[in-house]
Amino acid sequence: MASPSPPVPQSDRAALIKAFDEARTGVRGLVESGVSSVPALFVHPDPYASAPLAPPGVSIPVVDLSLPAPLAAAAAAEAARTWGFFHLVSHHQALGVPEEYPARALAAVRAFNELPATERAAHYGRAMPAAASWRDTIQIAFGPQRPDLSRIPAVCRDEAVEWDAHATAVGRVVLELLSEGLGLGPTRLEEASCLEGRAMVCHYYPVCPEPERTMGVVPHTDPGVLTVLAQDGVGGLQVKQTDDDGGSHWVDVKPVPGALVINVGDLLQIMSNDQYKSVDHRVIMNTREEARVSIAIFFNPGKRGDSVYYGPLPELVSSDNPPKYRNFTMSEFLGAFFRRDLGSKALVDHFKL
Ligand SMILES: O=C(O)CCC(=O)C(=O)O
Ligand SMILES: [Fe+2]
Repeated sequence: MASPSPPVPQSDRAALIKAFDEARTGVRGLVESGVSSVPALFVHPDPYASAPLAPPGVSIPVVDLSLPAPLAAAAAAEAARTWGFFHLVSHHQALGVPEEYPARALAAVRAFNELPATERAAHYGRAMPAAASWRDTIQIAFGPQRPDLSRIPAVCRDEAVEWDAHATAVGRVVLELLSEGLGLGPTRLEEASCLEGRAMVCHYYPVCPEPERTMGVVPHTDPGVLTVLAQDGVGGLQVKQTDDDGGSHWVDVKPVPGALVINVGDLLQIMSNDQYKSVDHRVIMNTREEARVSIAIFFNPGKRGDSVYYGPLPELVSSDNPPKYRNFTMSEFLGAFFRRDLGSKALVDHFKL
């Protein structure tokens, strides 16, 4: 058993971060260099303390796109109301997404992360929060501006672009179902530009020598409207489920072959006036001898002008059902997101009336 790393004083932290950044080889570089314990920068004080695990057999709902549209809409809306997460199946048949996607994109992201360190180095930037997480992430903005494709590593560029197109088709249909589930016309959320602002994040979670001392992604909600997540077969994503009596559990989102994971983000919670829920989720380190790969696409409104306001959709509020949030511009929303400290109040609370 490796000896635990001691806590890091603030002054040394800056030096450690600098050394990590300058190495330009990411967390995978640490693993390649043969670390046998989690370096202090990556240690989370008590990563698994917050809530117990759900009993085995509990899992997020499944929405099947081969169902007649009204039934699929009802299932998606029910899942968005109760869990905020669901598995989506039958998108290959229903939408013509090629069978080899997203597996090809996941494999290409893995291939990039497993290139020799010298070939990866050009792509490491820095993003070091309070306690660093055990992953390397490529982030690509696909909208509202045209993407700068040269920033995507060549070994996964075509696959990332192709997956963005297929995932956007998936996002469109899911937004249609969720609009209908609110009693609105199917294109209501798309018309609010909710498919136009897209960010793709490609995560690679290296095998970890001490999985219980760090996290892949700390508990958080996704800020945008909707997330479409593809994961490989390794697992590690968990969703927080809260019962009616307020007790909560972490539920494993076990990989389901051929399924995508869909989740509601903070903006959709707000636009739906709390009918749909944006729920906490996290990625724990697995003990398997295999690195994990996932690709999340976050759908956000593309219209960002200072005269464009977001908030509860007017059709959903009335004197009996008053708005629970005030209206705001995207620049206000993004400002609140980027200023928020880790562990501070939920993003939606900044806009609550
Ligand atoms: O890797 C995953 O399964 C989830 C990642 C995630 O939650 C995120 O990027 O927001
Ligand atoms: Fe997330």
